[in-house]
Amino acid sequence: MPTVPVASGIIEDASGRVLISLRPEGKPWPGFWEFPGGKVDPGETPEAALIRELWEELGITVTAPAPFRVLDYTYPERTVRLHFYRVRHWTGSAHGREGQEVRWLYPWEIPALECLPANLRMTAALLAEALPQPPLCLIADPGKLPLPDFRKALEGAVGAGLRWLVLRCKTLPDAPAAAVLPALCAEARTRGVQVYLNHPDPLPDWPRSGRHLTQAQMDAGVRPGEAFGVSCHDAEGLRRAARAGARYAFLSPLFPTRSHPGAEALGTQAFAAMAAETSLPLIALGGMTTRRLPEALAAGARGVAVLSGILEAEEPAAATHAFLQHWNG
Ligand SMILES: Nc1nc2c([nH]c(=O)n2[C@H]2C[C@H](O)[C@@H](COP(=O)(O)OP(=O)(O)OP(=O)(O)O)O2)c(=O)[nH]1
Ligand SMILES: [Mg+2]
Repeated sequence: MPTVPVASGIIEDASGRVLISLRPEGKPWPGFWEFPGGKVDPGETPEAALIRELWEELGITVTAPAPFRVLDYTYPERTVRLHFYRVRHWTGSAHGREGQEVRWLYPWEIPALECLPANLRMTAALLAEALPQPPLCLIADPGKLPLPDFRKALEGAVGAGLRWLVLRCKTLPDAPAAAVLPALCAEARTRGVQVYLNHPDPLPDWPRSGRHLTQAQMDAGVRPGEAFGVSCHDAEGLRRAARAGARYAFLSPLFPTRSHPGAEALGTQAFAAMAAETSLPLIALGGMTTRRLPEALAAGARGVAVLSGILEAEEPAAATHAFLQHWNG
């Protein structure tokens, strides 16, 4: 079966929304959403095909499309080589010129719709771009350490370059902690850290960048009206998190971990299989060490999350630095 070259455009407006369109009856995969585009004609370059298709399908004239990803995907009826471009400059007003429905959506809104399966990874790539950089997340539980030590560990990690914190409290913090933690969140944020709150209550007054939910909270119907991520443990959890509008998912435990000695680790193979089938950027969690970090990324993780490896380290700053070396060199 010859491979069919296809060019499609991720058209992005100034607010970061992208345009998706509904495949009409009479084509393969009717009723599925796609990034507009189509087959490259013989003798045509993918870029020329993109420009032609976006005129034919949307009535816009595109300038300077930027190559984004090339990916092969095998459908039952054919194998396609998809040339995805980022499109930020065009003239004309995009509309379904062939009668098809089009929508402008934020990337995290896309998985609620039925999309072409080849495109899941493109949505994951778009969402991954918005993750804190470097994508090392510290999961910090203030119940694990005396408050002054907790504060010192956090300061050390942030000083070493940490930019992503999930503050995990299983219960309401006691009065001294409740008096201190919101200020810690605020301070971290002024230092460029994205802070996600993982707590049974929404804690509306606490400074934060978003919330982090357990799979159980998500399954119970919690839908924060703000950015959120979810802790997932299997493919079904990932599907539900994606449909619910999550920006990222933790997937755990990748490796055996002391904190959950009974839990069976997923291993890199199962992790990679789930990474290939989800529209969410996956953050690997569980038994993470600096030595294993490259394995996690090779399995499709877009980042890693660490608990005790930093918070309970002799030197949290040095431990953070060691993890960040992977990205900072
Ligand atoms: N346009 C588009 N096609 C995609 C995407 N993802 C993906 O797997 N495909 C697949 C679906 C189809 O098998 C193939 C595109 O073929 P098509 O039938 O839409 O091509 P076309 O627009 O040139 O349509 P036609 O003129 O042949 O009717 O690529 C995507 O995001 N956009
Ligand atoms: Mg098309």
